[in-house]
Amino acid sequence: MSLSPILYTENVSKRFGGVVALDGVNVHVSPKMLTLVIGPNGSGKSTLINVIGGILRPDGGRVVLNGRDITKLPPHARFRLGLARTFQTPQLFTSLSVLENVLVPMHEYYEERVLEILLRNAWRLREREYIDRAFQILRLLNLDHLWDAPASDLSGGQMKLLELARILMSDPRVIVLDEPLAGVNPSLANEIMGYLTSLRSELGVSFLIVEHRLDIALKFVDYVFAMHQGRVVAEGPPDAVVKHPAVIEAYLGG
Ligand SMILES: Nc1ncnc2c1ncn2[C@@H]1O[C@H](COP(=O)(O)OP(=O)(O)OP(=O)(O)O)[C@@H](O)[C@H]1O
Repeated sequence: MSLSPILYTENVSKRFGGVVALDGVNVHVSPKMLTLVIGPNGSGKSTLINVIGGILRPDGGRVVLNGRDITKLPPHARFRLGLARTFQTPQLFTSLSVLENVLVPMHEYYEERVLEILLRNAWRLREREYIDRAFQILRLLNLDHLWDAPASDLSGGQMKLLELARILMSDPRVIVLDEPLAGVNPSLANEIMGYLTSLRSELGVSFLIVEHRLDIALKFVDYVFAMHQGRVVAEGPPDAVVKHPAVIEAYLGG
């Protein structure tokens, strides 16, 4: 395990009735790394990211972000501490433009700060900063040329990128991605993985990715955890993990 992971789970367990979905799971995400969780259907990947995101409370174990135990915090509190996530179906405002979608969370931010709105100059400065940042992020995701298009015009893959752009506006430290390549054509899937690598170097963000498209995802990630029947059965660099006998057995057995 790297010296100081930005996010880790310690001995996390979760049952659903008689089903043991997670059984003493330890995973970690190092700063500025792309970390992938793989495993056959039903191995516990979704349960794990729901525990990490705060949608599910584990029966045992801890989730630690930046040295702080966040196990009992609700999702929005984790978000404020720098842990964000995407969903398989992007959560967008399809009638708004690409740029407006990216700026939505900033408007919510303004509304909380009534005094700033009253101080018009400060507000305008902020707005300028947000728009600059929005374009920086849209450029990194190759969506800047579409800034004025309605979000409904985007392809499925671009919508996933737009959701990611919106999340990036809040400057998270770790983003959990739930199957970012599902339903995306191979060329855009490769592009998406490429964007993630530039985001981690340009913005210093780390990613924890759950993905079934191993042919594509494994080419880009730094570290892999392989799960089977609620446990981590192998971890390490992609090349080593795919050759691990427990991983081959997990997939072939399935
Ligand atoms: N809400 C739930 N109620 C009952 N059982 C559940 C629930 N959620 C998950 N499980 C069970 O927990 C186990 C782990 O499921 P989980 O969805 O985490 O696996 P997964 O690796 O994400 O699978 P997939 O790749 O198919 O999404 C499975 O046996 C599943 O049936």
